[in-house]
Amino acid sequence: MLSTKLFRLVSHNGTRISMSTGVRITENPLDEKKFQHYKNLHELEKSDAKPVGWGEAKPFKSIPRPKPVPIFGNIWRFLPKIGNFHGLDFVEIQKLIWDQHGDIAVLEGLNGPPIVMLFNPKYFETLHRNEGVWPIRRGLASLDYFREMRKYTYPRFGMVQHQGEEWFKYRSVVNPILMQPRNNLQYIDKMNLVADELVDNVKFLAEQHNGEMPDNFNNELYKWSLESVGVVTLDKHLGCLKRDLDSHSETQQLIQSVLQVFELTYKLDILPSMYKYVSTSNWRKLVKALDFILKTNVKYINQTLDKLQTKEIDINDETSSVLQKLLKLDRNVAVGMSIDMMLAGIDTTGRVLAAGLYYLSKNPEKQTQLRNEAVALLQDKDTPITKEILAKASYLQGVIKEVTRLAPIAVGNLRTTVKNLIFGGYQVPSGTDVFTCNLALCTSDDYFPRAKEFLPERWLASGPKELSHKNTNPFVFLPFGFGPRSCIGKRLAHVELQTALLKIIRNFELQWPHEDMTFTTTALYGITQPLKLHVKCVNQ
Ligand code: HEM
Repeated sequence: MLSTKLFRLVSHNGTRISMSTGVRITENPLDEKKFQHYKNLHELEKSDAKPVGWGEAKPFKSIPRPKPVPIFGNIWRFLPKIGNFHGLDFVEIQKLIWDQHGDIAVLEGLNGPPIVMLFNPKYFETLHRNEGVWPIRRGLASLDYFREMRKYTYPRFGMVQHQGEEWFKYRSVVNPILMQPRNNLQYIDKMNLVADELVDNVKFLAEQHNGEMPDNFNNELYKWSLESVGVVTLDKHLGCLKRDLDSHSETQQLIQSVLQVFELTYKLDILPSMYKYVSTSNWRKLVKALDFILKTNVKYINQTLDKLQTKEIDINDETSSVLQKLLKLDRNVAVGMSIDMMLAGIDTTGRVLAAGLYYLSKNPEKQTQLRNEAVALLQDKDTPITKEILAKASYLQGVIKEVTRLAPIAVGNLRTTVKNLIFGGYQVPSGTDVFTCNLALCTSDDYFPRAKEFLPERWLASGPKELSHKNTNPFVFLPFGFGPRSCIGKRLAHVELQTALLKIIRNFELQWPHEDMTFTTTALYGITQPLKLHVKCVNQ
């Protein structure tokens, strides 16, 4: 059952419900003039005009592509024995298409509409430079269905899913709060506490398992990312990293629900599924998981509202949390954003930390360089990390960039074009889905020298010139996307990752005595096997 307090937050028609906090709360703080300005720009950009050279460009239907067959489209390619995509990961499929068809190809006859796939940074640039002020990134259909089902209870569910005007209004409220480095660095003390708990748990697990991390260590990293997001969005230490966490506890259920959402949306939206016609068991599981996340978030937000009402916390305080700042502006956005941050901020950061620990354990020399930096900056193993320390940790920045080059969570970026465009001499009409295959290019020697190797120094101003990222078109490496639609949690993710990586490397030596890890694409990209790191405590 949903909390009855929920209805203090949002009414059925989405209008504001007054509360006696003594605080001015506006439903839509967006300046009308600013909104009209962007709306006009958007209308202007959405033109049917044909770009220069359109007449000479080849028609859309002549873009090279894996040929679909009647009825089965290209699905047959995934079948054993006959299909050339069988057993391949999505990134391997992209590389095959690139090899066979060149820098532009169409993938059609699968679950959704045709997708134009691009393999050239100049085309990426054309796409992003023409995406407009309200870029469209088609969301997952299953989440759209859910949003429709719950629209009266949660009118602002899912920024990721919104488009156009609705998206802009939502994002304009959140941008000044989440995209401000100052607001994210404000969490550094809390991030230190969360990272310390993770370090304690790694030490404990190493003692328990003869120095090897157990099979479920990946789960420990998800607990870390949920705890980190929780302190920001819910003003709450959820206690995810407590060692005796009961498998039926609310926190563990929250972690499982978030992970399930990713697994289920992949099954429902990317693999063939009948859920749009009949209520399948995966669809019912998705609704249950999302309802659980919503219910839990609303419960904690109501607790913050209670504190505001009793003046236990002051909403006008400069150092108030992201949740408090959002509540001050628009309560529906606060609810929606807390859920978005939970859906978008747990699996993502958890996966990148896992990949980072893997690459450091595989590359002892680079690990030593990072440790030297950590020892120079942190006098003791438990010295708290400050924003001044982070500003000096240049090798750490290089490590994070290199990890997101080799193991980004999104293998590319998706946009629906808002005008007619030409790529590589082919016409691509407005309204077409276009995907930039960034990871394929990031791991190609054509774009990064010794592209398969983990070389953080390529990102450093002091690094070898021949390796420098500056020789590469900047549109190749976009792990957080591009433009107004780029990741809103980017700065927060950086603070989380920097704090955890620096603390772990200051405390432990990591080794990887196993076969190379494989990475695969589901809804997100990342490691697939248990992260059974070998861990030794650092002496000094
Ligand atoms: C290392 C961790 C992360 C990576 C690599 C990452 C990457 C991305 C990417 C590639 C996009 C799509 C951007 C585009 O289409 O241009 C995105 C969108 C988004 N991310 Fe992240 N993300 C991370 C962490 C986070 C965190 C911690 C949060 C929440 C606090 C978050 C919230 C979002 C949201 C809400 C969107 C949708 C933005 C919109 O549609 O306007 N992400 N992220």
